[in-house]
Amino acid sequence: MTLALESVEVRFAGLPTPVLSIDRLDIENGERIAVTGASGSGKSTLVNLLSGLERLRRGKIAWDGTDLAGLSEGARDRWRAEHVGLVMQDFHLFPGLSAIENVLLPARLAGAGTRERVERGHFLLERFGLARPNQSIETMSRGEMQRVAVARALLRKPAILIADEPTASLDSEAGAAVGDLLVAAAREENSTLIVVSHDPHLIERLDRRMALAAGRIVSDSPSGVQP
Ligand SMILES: Nc1ncnc2c1ncn2[C@@H]1O[C@H](COP(=O)(O)OP(=O)(O)OP(=O)(O)O)[C@@H](O)[C@H]1O
Repeated sequence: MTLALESVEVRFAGLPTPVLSIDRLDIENGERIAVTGASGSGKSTLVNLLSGLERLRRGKIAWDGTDLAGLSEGARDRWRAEHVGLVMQDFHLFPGLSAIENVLLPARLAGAGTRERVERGHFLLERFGLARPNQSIETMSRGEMQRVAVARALLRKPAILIADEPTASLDSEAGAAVGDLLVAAAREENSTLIVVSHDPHLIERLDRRMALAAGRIVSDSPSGVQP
């Protein structure tokens, strides 16, 4: 999906300057972009707006022409379930459920737990080197947990994949495996991939790098990707 963002500003009461202030940001379909910046520079604020998790109060964030600012919270939730795969630093998995149950849960809650989805869930786990789909999530290593989270994000073949520090709580080997999976999956499915990261291994694997400082875009390397 293609993003056209215009005149976005986020302010919080008591803060003299906006925590995010972006005049324009365009991301082409299939681009793979890293968002970097110091702590507090606005990275999570930006990706929470791009995924529709947070409501946009000022500006426009249009994904293939759908402006998230014009959607109610319920409509944003439905839009996100259909179009966005999310991977967070701390996994957001459900203890007490198995790997495959975790992968399928959001789709089931959205009423989309078809047989095809179940097959795809098993396929993704196997492809990510997780041979025991019925293993309880809490017995898995952190690297395995994040691979389950990536499988869950990919289940519905999202056009947009958003990952917020996906490797930050993993050791370098597990982090490299997760980063490789994310990039390979985005390439294969032609998903637009947006990754917030400090991880040099992961950042260097992405085609475009954008840096934020104090809520503003301070550098944005041209993309080499041919969508
Ligand atoms: N609800 C809120 N109320 C007040 N200030 C907020 C709120 N949410 C975020 N902020 C502030 O907005 C700024 C940007 O936060 P954000 O989480 O986007 O930064 P970040 O770049 O993702 O940081 P980190 O790398 O530490 O996660 C920070 O200064 C933060 O304190």
